[in-house]
This record gives sequence, C-alpha cells and structure tokens, in this order.
Amino acid sequence: MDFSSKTLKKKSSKLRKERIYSKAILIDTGILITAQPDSDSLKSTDSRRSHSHTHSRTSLSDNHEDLINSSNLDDDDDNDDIFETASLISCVTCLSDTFSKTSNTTTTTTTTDLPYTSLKGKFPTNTVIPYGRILHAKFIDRNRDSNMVGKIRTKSSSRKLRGSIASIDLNLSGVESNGSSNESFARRSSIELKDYAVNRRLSNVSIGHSIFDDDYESSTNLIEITFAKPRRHDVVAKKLLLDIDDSLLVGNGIVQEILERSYRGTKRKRKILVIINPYGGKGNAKKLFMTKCYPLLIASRCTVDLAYTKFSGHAITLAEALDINKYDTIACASGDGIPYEVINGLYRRKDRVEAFNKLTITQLPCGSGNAMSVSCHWTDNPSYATLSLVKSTETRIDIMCCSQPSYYNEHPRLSFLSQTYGVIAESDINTEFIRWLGAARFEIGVAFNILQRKKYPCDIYVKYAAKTKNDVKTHYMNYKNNGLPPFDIETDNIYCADDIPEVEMISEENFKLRYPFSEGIPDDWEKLDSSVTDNIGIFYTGKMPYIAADTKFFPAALPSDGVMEMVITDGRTAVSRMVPILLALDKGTHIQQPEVLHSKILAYKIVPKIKNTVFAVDGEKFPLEPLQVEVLPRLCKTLLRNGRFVETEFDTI
Ligand SMILES: Nc1ncnc2c1ncn2[C@@H]1O[C@H](COP(=O)(O)OP(=O)(O)OP(=O)(O)O)[C@@H](O)[C@H]1O
Repeated sequence: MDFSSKTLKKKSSKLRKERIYSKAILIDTGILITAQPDSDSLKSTDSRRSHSHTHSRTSLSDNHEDLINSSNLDDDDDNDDIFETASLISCVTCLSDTFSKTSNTTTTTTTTDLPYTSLKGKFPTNTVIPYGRILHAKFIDRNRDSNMVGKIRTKSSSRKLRGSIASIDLNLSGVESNGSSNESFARRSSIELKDYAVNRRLSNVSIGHSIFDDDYESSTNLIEITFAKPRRHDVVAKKLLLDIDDSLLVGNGIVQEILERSYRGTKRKRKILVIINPYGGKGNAKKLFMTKCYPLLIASRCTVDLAYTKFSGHAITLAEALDINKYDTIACASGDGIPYEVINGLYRRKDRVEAFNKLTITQLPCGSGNAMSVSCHWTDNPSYATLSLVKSTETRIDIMCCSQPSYYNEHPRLSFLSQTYGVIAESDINTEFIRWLGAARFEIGVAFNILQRKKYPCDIYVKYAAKTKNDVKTHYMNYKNNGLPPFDIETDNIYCADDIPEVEMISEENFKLRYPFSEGIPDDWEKLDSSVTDNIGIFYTGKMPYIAADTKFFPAALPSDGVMEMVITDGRTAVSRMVPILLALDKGTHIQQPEVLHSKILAYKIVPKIKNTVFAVDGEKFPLEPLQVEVLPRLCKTLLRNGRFVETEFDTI
C-alpha cells in the first residue's frame, strides 16, 4: 500500500468514527429535533470531505455492529451520510402519516420515495421521529468511548471553561441501556456526570489549537436511537445519535422514558419462534424474512429462533412439540397455511390452555395468501408487518371450530380465517398447479368459475346473530369500539391511553363446543331456503376482514365479537351483475348488492349435495363431508396493530 492510500485510509477511518449529532427533545408524539449539529464540526467535516474523493461521506449511522445479520442494513451505506439522514428524518416526519394512510388501504405501495432536499448536513429542526417508529434507544457513555471527535457542552455556568480547545476525542461506543455496567453510571447525579465530562474534556485537550468557547455547554444525554426508516417500499432499521435535552431526566432516565413511550401497550424484547415455510409464496419466504423482517426484529432486541417446515403439516407437529416456556410469540413467515397449522398444533396439546395463554401467534407475510397480516398488521409488506409485530397490542381473537365426520371424534380442527364452498373454494384449491403465479392464481380461478356460472347445491343450517344487513350494521356499530382505547392515527402512536387492559386468561371451558356435531342440528337453527342453497355460487364464512391483500370480503368482521361473517351469492346471477360485485371486493361494497346475502352468525352446518368439489378452510383442502362450524370466542392471542383489525370503513359503506 502506498503512502497516499494509507493516509487516505487512515483519514477515512477517522471520518467514519466521527459522530455529528443534533439536539432534540421528547414531545408527546416522538423525538423532536430542535437544533442542528454544531456548525463548526460540520464545516470541518465538509472541508475534510472535499479533500477525499473516495471517502467523501461521514456516516452518522454506520455503526451496525450490534445488528446481527446487518449486511442488508449496510447496503445503502453510501446513502447513509448526514445529508441523507437529515433528509430521511424529515421524511420520517412526513411519513408518520403516510404510513397510516397507506396501511389503511393495505397496499404495499407507500409514498416513501419523497424527493429529499439536501440540507447541507443539518438536521431539519422541528422534525419528529414518532415513537411508533422507534425500535430501541441506548445511552452513550462517552466516558467509555474514544472514537468520537466532538464538543461537550455544560449547562452549569459555574463549570464554564474559558480558553481554547480544538477537538476532544471521546469514545462513544456506548453500552446497553439496560446493561449492568451502565447502571452504576446511570445512578450518578447529573452534576457528577457533568463534572466527569468536564474533567475528561480537560484531559483530552489536543495539542493546543482552538478556542475556549464559553457558549459550549456540556450535555450528558447523548442517546443512540434505532428507528424504522422508510426506504423505497420498506422500512429498515437505522441508527441516529441525538443529544436529547430534558428538564427532568438524564442519561438512562431518558432512555427508559423513550422506550416506555415507544412500546406503550405492547411487550418489548419478544422471544419469538419464527416458522418459515420455504415453499411459501413463490418460494422466496426465507429470503423475504431474512432481508425484510429479521434485521428489524434484532434491532428491536427480540430473541429469534428459526424453524423451517419440511413437509405439509410440519408446523402442526412443531407446535405440538414446542417448549412453550421458551417463547412468547410464534411468527409464521409464510402464507396463511402455517398459522392455521400452528393454531391446530397447539390445540392438540394436552397443555393447550397454557399454550394459548402463553403464546401469541402472528404472521409475517411471506406467502401468497397473507390475509392474517393484512387484517392484523394492516399490510402485506413483510417489513412493515415486522414493525407492526414489535409495536402491536396483544389481543384475543375469536377462532372457529370445524367438525366433520372423518375427524371430529379425534379432534375438531380450528380455523382462524375462513371456510368456503363453491366458486372460491375451487379457485383456491384447484389452482395449486399454478402456484408459481403467486396471488394472481386465485383471481384467475375465481374469474374462470364465475364465467362458467357454476352452481354448488347444498343444505345450510344457521344460528343467526344478525340476520339482515341492517342487523349486521347495528351489531358492527355496537361492537366496533368494544373495550378499545382510541387510536391516534395522526401521530402514528400505538395508543393514546396509558392503561392497556391485560389480555385475559382462558381455561378449558373456552374450548368446549356449544353445538357438538354428534348432537345434531339444534332446534333454534334456521334452514336456508332451498331456492338459495340449490344455486349457491359462493358460500363464504370468515372472521377476518381481508381474505387476500386487495380483497375485503368481510368488511364487518371484528376480532372478538363472538360471531362470524357469512356471505352467499347465487350461482344464477348474470355475469353482467357478478362482474361489478367482484370488482367491488377491494372496497368491500359487494355486500351492499341485492344479490349478495350477508349475515353474522354464531354457528352453521353445510351439507354438500355434489361430489366433485371441495371445501377450503383457511386455504387448506378439507374433506367433502357435512361441515359444522361454531365460534370459540377469544381463544387465541394475536398481535393487532392498534389493537384492532385494519380499518375497513364498513360504517361508511
Ligand atoms: N416443506 C414443505 N413442502 C411442501 N409443502 C409445505 C412445506 N412446508 C409447508 N408446506 C405447506 O404449504 C402450504 C401453503 O403454505 P403457506 O400458506 O405458507 O404458503 P402460501 O404460498 O401462502 O400458500 P397458499 O396460497 O396455499 O396459502 C401449507 O399447507 C403447508 O402445509
């Protein structure tokens, strides 16, 4: 290596160690940037930058050493300089709203690619990093770090120093905010901290070339924030160093406050078993998880174990054999098939009560059918779903219990999403051979069957909760806000309320069927008119609002109202009428059409009258036998963004 490249390398390595930080304060909605980085340090950085062409940028957040598998986080190192960071923080401010809005529509297209204006290395003041985006915070113990060239400020006028200091080298590697080594430091009074910093400052004066500046004050509140930064269609974990001023708190006190506000109503440091279906979607579930989800989980200080499914049904055995004491969360990096298997695996356990009390089951959308994520995390984007996972509220949701002659004696099967017969079932199950098409295969199947005007005769018996469309609306309005604190969508805050009710425990009683298959059809169930049931086009029952990313099939579905939705169409409906019905599925307005029956029901039994068709339950093929289903209220814990299903705007439909 020649001398010049050595010098260059040395210089660049020094540059990389530099940190420039903005001043900030805590406000109700997030961390507000209040002042730009010191202008002298920026100037010196700028001048050095102009001398080096190959290493022309000073990274603010290039320190990903504690992010396992951080390579993907570093892939935009070039963009990670102070200029971009400044612009992106400003973008975060804009995006706190943007995310909420795009999530509402559940599209994966976010408007994150806003034009960034170069702010010449200064953080835009008055920008806010919302608590909803903050993954972690840690206090930087400058006394332990020698990597930083920076300036210290002291607020204590008695400590003001007069004279000249050119630069002060302080190590800012930092320690964990909750690390024991840091606790003693945190316990010191702010005065002690300031004294220490001033002494340190004197002992590190570089060989005399600069000016004592009586405006400089010592701050002890250098905090490293890890937050979810929008990048193209995703969010990625990034770090940012801030000098946070607070009239009451210092050091770890501030960190604790930030973490409390950032994880209000949810659990930090989840212990997660991630079950990946390597064949999910177009076969890229593992890659999606590792690149989009895993870094965010690690950045949020979650513990993550990985398991891969090796065959169909494997997740059932995994959930059956799982050590439930090791985890609090099972995240299915898959389509809807794996959550279905996990719920059923847990259900078969002898200690199923403990299992359903201990574990929260959620989905990271890596399959072709990601209805659970769209409904619960409000998105089918894996990175945004991960952000939702770490920020969401644990909530109990209703589960449906299915019984058919061939298996109910051994154990009935649980369904969290839907059961269907007719056009949709055939489109779901009989298009497996075109799996490579991804989600489109389903739409093609539906269009094909509708055009054929196929009919699926059967008998249907129903226990109604809300029979007419008016009854459904009334039920929805009564239960929509049941027990949930208001959500402040403007600030992207998880909850406005401080007190989130504990998720209640269940007992064996919650698994007990009110309508066992063996006891026949109860007297108070209604048999649907045979003019309807002999001509069924679509029979669809479900518990979640979305059955696919853009298909709001059950807009009136609520997480725990104790009932399921039932939607029926007549196979004789003219294609000219079916087309607008199907085109309205993304908005959920299909249920308004006179040809569509929509009720809320507690239980039903469907008896198929034809042989060459299928039942699809949560996207899985079920035997073509009489099927009886009832709701088991609040059986399963999952994570709901803001404690509720994605907004469907059913009340305005
Ligand atoms: N290693 C494997 N080999 C074959 N099948 C598997 C394997 N792992 C899981 N499966 C099965 O793949 C099916 C679909 O899984 P999943 O829902 O995760 O993917 P998907 O792409 O969304 O598919 P779908 O659209 O059918 O729901 C499940 O029934 C599951 O049992």
